[in-house]
Amino acid sequence: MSRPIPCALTIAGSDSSGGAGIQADLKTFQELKSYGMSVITSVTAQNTTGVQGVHHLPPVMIKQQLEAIQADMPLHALKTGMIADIRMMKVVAEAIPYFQAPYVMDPVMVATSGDVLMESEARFYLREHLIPLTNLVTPNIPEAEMITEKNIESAADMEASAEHIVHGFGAGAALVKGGHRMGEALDVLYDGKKMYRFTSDRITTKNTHGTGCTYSAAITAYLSQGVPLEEAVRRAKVYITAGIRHGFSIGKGNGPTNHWAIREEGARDECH
Ligand SMILES: Nc1ncnc2c1ncn2[C@@H]1O[C@H](COP(=O)(O)OP(=O)(O)O)[C@@H](O)[C@H]1O
Ligand SMILES: Cc1ncc(COP(=O)(O)OP(=O)(O)O)c(N)n1
Repeated sequence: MSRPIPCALTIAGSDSSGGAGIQADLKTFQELKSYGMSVITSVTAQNTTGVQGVHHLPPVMIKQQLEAIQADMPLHALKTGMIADIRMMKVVAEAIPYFQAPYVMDPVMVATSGDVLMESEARFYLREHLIPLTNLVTPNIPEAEMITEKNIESAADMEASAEHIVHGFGAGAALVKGGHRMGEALDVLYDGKKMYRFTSDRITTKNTHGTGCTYSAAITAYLSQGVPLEEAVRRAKVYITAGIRHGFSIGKGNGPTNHWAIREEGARDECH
């Protein structure tokens, strides 16, 4: 019997410049050989210098997209990115349990450019109602600080934050990403039992637009293929590191990551 085609879904915002959001997620799914589907929450007018405009889709349209997938499409893993307000979050929270697939949440709050992508009161809804539905949450350091309301200064603080997100807020696992620190690019994963560290050299580049989206999409793609969580993160870290190392100097600001990097450069051994 032939194996089913791995199917992955992203519920996120559209980035017109193609570096983050839905576009980054679908490029990642495609490159990693999972069939990609999308539910668009908001449309952003965005480029490498920042976000110039945002239009939120009506929650009923988000619901319709989710129902269209539920009615017809197989699904083996899903992720969420930008969900800007509570009304949208409610629709997503109702839909997630019906999918019965691993759920990865990238709790997108603020873009690297400083543009706000989630209303501040929605953070509490996300924490109370969406995080308990997750198999994995992937905050960067400012997002982890907002979720736990505790400062992160050190690697030990990152680990404490990951534990807090799991035991305090009910996430299945937490991956706290160290892209916003100095020194080596350290991420910590806590799965409720064990702590893991993933590191790579810090790459000197300004082309980091969409790194968080791409990383969580790569984890989702591997999960859709049945790869266990720790191994999915390990492989995704290799993917994002190569993507940053060979990032594109496109546009006047922070260019996007390169989804062909592993295929073209064979950049397999850059992480430990
Ligand atoms: N300059 C860099 N060099 C190497 N890895 C990086 C760099 N910046 C970010 N990363 C890695 O990219 C991934 C995304 O992290 P981060 O940038 O913190 O997320 P976000 O885009 O959500 O802010 C993490 O694995 C992080 O360690
Ligand atoms: C539509 C949209 N969604 C998410 C982001 C944020 O992307 P992320 O990969 O977390 O980080 P930066 O691109 O801001 O580095 C976005 N910009 N747009």
